[in-house]
Amino acid sequence: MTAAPAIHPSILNADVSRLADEIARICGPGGADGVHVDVMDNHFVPNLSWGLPVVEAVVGCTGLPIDAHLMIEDADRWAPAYAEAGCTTVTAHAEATTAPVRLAAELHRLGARAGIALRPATPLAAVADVLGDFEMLLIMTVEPGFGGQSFIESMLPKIQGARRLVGQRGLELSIQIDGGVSAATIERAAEAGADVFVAGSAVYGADDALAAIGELRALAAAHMC
Ligand SMILES: O=C(CO)[C@@H](O)[C@H](O)COP(=O)(O)O
Ligand SMILES: [Fe+2]
Repeated sequence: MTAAPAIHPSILNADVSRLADEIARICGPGGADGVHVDVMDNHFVPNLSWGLPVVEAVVGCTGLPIDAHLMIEDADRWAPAYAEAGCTTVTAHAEATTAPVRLAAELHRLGARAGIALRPATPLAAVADVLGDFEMLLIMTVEPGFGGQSFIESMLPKIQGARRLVGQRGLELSIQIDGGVSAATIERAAEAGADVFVAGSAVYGADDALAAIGELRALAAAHMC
């Protein structure tokens, strides 16, 4: 049995003109376990979001752990600054780092947890040998770049494979999924072995964000392996 599920709302589709209020909306008893901040450079993905100054502002306006998901090229160069900015976890894409073990060590040196992310087309095998250096594996369940897409069901075997690997090797590794997570999909992802769930539109599209988080958490908890 894995630990309790963690729900990390993505602020990508929040109202950015009121970001502090939007973050306050997910805080409170039974609220978010962390804030997921999507950084996009319009090169690694065909979309541009925000960079370090906004992430620093987010770190400054909440006591929740900040989870930076870097969808940027040359993560080896840029990721350490997000650790220095105070992010709790900094996740680089496997496709955007040439030295993942060195990057993880640098993030640790700067006081952050290290995450490694996989696009849907990248197999688990691409990172299997380095997972012991990371605290979190992020399995994308949509093509990175945009919120509001549909969950890619064919990622479930990849999640199952990751959970198997964690068990076989006795790794201390969170398995995060990101993209299309909703009340309709979270149960299958939890059954497959995910334990950290990023949810953007399912939380920020709801009138009552705290209720949406509570529902997701309860569904995941009832189906975690
Ligand atoms: O990294 C990404 C998209 O690239 C995500 O974090 C999305 O922002 C999640 O949004 P929903 O799919 O939950 O609406
Ligand atoms: Fe993300």
